[in-house]
Amino acid sequence: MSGGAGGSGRASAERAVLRLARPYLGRLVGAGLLAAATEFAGLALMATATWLLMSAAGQPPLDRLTVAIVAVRALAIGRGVFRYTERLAGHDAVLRMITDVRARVFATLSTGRSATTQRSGDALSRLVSDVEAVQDLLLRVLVPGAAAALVGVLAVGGAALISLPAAGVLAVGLLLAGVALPLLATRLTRRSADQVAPLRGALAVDAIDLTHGAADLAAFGATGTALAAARGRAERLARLERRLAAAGFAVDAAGVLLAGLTAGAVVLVALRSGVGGVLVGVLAVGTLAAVEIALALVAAARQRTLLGAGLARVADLLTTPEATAPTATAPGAGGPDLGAERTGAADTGGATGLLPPGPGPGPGDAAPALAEGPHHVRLTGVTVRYRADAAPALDRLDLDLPAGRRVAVVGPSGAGKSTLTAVVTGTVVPERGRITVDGVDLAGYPPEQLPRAVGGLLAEAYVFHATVRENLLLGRPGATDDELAAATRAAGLLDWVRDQPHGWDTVVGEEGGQLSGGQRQRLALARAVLAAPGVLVLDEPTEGLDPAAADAVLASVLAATPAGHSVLLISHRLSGLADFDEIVVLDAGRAVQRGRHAELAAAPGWYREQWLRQEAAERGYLALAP
Ligand SMILES: Nc1ncnc2c1ncn2[C@@H]1O[C@H](COP(=O)(O)OP(=O)(O)OP(=O)(O)O)[C@@H](O)[C@H]1O
Repeated sequence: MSGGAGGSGRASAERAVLRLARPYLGRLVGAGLLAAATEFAGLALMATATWLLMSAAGQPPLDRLTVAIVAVRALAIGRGVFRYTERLAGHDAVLRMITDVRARVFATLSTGRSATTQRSGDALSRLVSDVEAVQDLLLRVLVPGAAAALVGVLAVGGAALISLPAAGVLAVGLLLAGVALPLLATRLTRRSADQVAPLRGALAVDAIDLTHGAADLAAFGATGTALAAARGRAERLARLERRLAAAGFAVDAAGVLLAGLTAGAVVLVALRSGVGGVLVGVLAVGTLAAVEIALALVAAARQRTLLGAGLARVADLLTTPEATAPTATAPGAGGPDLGAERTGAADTGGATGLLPPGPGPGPGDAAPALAEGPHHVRLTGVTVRYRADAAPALDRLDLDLPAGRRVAVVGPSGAGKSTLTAVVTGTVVPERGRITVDGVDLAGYPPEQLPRAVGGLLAEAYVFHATVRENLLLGRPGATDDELAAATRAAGLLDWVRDQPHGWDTVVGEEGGQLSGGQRQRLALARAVLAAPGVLVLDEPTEGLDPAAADAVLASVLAATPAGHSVLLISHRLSGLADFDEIVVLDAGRAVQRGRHAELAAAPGWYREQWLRQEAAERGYLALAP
């Protein structure tokens, strides 16, 4: 990741972000000109009003003042109109651009391609506050900065019409206010500002850990330590922010002093060069107004310093290579289903709206499109290693999954089963070997199309703080009520939904917190069944269900899978596998046994041992069950 500290890193991050502004350049330039017009109207208003007041004191005939009176009114009204249209144009351009940036950042997060986004707090802060840094860079740095520079030049030009030496003094004052002071402000605040953004990110992660992990922290008696660490970070952040504020006030005070000194110097020089009294007054007030406008560059510079780290983090995501090293799916991204459209179903009771589709930078426009329906997935010699010095999580694995075939993968904990699902869904890129879908390299497909072809229920499926209907529609936007009912019935959740007062519109709570563990699992499973990808991946689909329910649910889910669709089941339970075409036993990433259930249950090895052990345990469980 490009660090936020270095000037060149900062500049390249800004360039990466600003490249996205190109389509809106016209609107942004328009907003900049309107901002300049606003400031210039303010400056001209002060100068004209001063001329009017001072001239009126000499009681000249009214017709000599008419133009100035009209000009004052026009400038006052014009300034308001310019300000309004500038805000409208600037925000319009920036909000359009921000939508693009958010979509891209989200696309990168949801495809799990960024190796640096493993934490949900971090991902959340990137999607929200870091992306706002892009908005601030344009609206609070570039547009006002450019406007102030332009008005400064115009002010010096205007002063030169009255007195050249006075214009020279004004130019020096403006350079000090608009260049030297901003540089000083940047120098004074950079070090603290570089520490503020990571600290804020750490506090966002603390907040999530302390709330989501509260029960576990309490269970291990670690609440006090975790709170103390978070408090320590919060206090450090407060100290830094106080320091930043103090430096800011000192620079602001220097700015006010500079405005007064410049105005005084302009008056002296103008008087010496014989400028008349009224015009000296105009120069003095105009100078005060012009320096104040130039001081906006101090605020812009300060803002720019604060934005550095956030911009670097966004740029890091925007420039993440398509697929490089093995990466885990970003937690909370909810797996591939999140490409679904916002459903707009009934009131979610304060629930999060589900996320919009991200355009997802595909590997190339020429990539083949993945149609709905059956697909043929094949793995040849696939090796995955999470770290260079670690043993492979998958070791030269071959797997053939033609249309309609059902393969179960079993094996001890850590054998590589979930890694296999990550590989076939494209979230982990193997170090060696090939994965093809219909004969074409998996990496050749646009990432946003893959979930429709290869997907389903992945490890730790996420249930959103939304209604049952919205959670389900994520799998297949636009599904009918009958389809919802069929998928929910297959997962054994339909009776529960029908018993709820709000039925499909029942809000399930944050992370499905208002459901039991089994209901949450069934809801996630129903979503996978509804999605009906051509290759249905089921990673421990019956986790958390009792043995009898597990067998029934697995059977009904398999029965609900459309003909021709293949199934890749990851399971630690060995019952219900009798009808599978192939069972692969993984151990340390290698396929150590392959065959159908009857063959494996008869042959000596891990499968037979495990099968006998589970049979005995479940017979005991069933005997004890009421
Ligand atoms: N994101 C990761 N980073 C580093 N190592 C990982 C990561 N995910 C898995 N591993 C390692 O890869 C190996 C295979 O893990 P994997 O989760 O695929 O096993 P599994 O068979 O699904 O295990 P379980 O049945 O316990 O879920 C393990 O040794 C694990 O420690």
